[in-house]
Amino acid sequence: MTSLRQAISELQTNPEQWEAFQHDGHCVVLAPPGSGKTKLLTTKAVWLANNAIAPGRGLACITLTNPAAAELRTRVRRLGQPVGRTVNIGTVHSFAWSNVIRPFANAAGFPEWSRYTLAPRQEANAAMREAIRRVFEPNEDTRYVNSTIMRNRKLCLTEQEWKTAGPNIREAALEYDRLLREKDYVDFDTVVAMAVHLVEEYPFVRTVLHARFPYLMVDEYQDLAPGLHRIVTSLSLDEGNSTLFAVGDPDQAIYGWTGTRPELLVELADLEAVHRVDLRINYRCGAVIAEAGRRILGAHGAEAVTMRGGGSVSARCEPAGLTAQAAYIAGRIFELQSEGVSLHEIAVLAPTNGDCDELVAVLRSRDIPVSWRADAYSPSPLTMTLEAFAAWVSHGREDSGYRLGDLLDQWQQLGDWSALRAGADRVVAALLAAAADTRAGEFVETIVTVLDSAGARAELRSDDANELERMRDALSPAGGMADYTVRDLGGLRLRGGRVEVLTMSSSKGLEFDHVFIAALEEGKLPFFASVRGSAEWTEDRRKFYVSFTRARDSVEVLYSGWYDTPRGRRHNGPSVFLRESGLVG
Ligand SMILES: Nc1ncnc2c1ncn2[C@@H]1O[C@H](COP(=O)(O)OP(=O)(O)OP(=O)(O)O)[C@@H](O)[C@H]1O
Repeated sequence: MTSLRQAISELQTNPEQWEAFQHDGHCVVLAPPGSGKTKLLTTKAVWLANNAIAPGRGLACITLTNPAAAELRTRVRRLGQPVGRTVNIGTVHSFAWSNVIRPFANAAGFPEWSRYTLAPRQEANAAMREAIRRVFEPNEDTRYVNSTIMRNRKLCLTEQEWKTAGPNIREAALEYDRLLREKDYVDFDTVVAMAVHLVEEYPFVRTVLHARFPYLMVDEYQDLAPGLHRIVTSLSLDEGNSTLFAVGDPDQAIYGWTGTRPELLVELADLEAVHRVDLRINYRCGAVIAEAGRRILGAHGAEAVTMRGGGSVSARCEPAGLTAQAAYIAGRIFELQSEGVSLHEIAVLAPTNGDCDELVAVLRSRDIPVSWRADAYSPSPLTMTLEAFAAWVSHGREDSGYRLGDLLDQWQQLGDWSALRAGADRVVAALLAAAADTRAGEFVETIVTVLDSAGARAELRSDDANELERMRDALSPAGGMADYTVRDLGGLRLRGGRVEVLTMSSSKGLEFDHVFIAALEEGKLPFFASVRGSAEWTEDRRKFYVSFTRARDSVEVLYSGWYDTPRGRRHNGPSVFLRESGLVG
């Protein structure tokens, strides 16, 4: 475990990190991959929690995705700080829900808001289909209506802006909202819109939130869509008084489908009230990797400054297709293992879930232990808590890094506290009784029984309840993860002893010694439908950049020059990004 003192003394060796650490007011840190943004944010959070925050108050650390929030929790715990009331870590959506809507909706005159729950995906899809059916004529082309509505909702358009979206689009969006609310459902975008309304329109909401959270810290700020940006700025810069500390990198913005606008981060950094710090040094990537990363970004890639020499980069054509690429990777993994590299320091990345499935099948057929969650279920607060429980059971407190008290806090924050508190004793009993070699499916069913007997399943957020069902299916005797033991399930949290297989998008924020990136075919990346230079095309290039810069020592990229689709084989050659960055001649 790194002590806080040690982490602070490391920051002291880097003048820019130290400047940002010491700055008292609003501060925005812009920096390339591996430059210590997350390290800086978590170290500062723990220092503030112990030195600058009065009892009963706290700081909110927020980020976009559940895995990113889990990474923040892990790093804060490693610094010896429990996560909970003082250092409150979560996604922006959970912040909006738990800290804005639930506590304030009633007092602001919207008692019905606290009754709403998140719509399960099928319900939301059905409501959208019905809304489009009601608003549009049967012979109208409605192919892009759904995606246009979803995108505009995320962008929090004004009524004036909605008018330019096309005929009937706004009407269908309102109908969709109405249909959901008839059943007391909302979706993530409505949650954001409700929270924006409360923090922007009600001064008492900002006053109380400032008292509760004098500091607001945001990681991966480039991933925030405009509504979330408005919540954060309203609580800090505009009218609120909380001090903002935000870190991010516009070149790593890869969630455009969620409505993100990376330029918001740069605009924020350039405000007069904000102190901007640019970090330059990449601590992660060897010099050769950092330099190749810069070439991937093209003209505007800033010069790479690295603390590590060396590193290697190579591109390889396997003309026989993805299976042959996987066979080559398997051979290299054996070589790396024989050189003493631990499996969890190796990552295999690819553009899609389907590519990853194919790679995993080959690696497993060679008896290489692989960590791959597939699209069986997604990391949600509950599924990640269950994986963390399994890690604690199989690896113990020291090796897992999880303390039982922290796990119980995490459990109690999943939903209605009183129901979950009632189940806490039974959870402890179940954890103490479980063994590492038990089938993971049985273990999860035991915890589900506890949830049910405490009456807590009904209190779960519906996205959590959905992911729990998908996890149970995957771990059931007929599911894709039927052979997982508690040790394997815990391993998904620990990354121990297994090669990590991930889609390129989900590699964000992680680091490995050796990274293989497979299936880099033109048409897969960039995606065939995106026009050169368009937002989607540029984002695909950033996705490649993010994947590439996960590596400390080596990156090997693979392609075949063709791939299969349901409509036949496409011979498009290697990804244009390989040619343009000089990786392929
Ligand atoms: N001052 C420092 N001294 C030593 N090591 C450091 C320092 N700052 C960062 N590091 C190390 O560099 C690595 C990258 O740090 P971190 O993950 O915080 O970077 P990041 O900017 O958040 O990366 P990314 O944006 O790519 O996710 C980590 O292993 C971290 O411990």
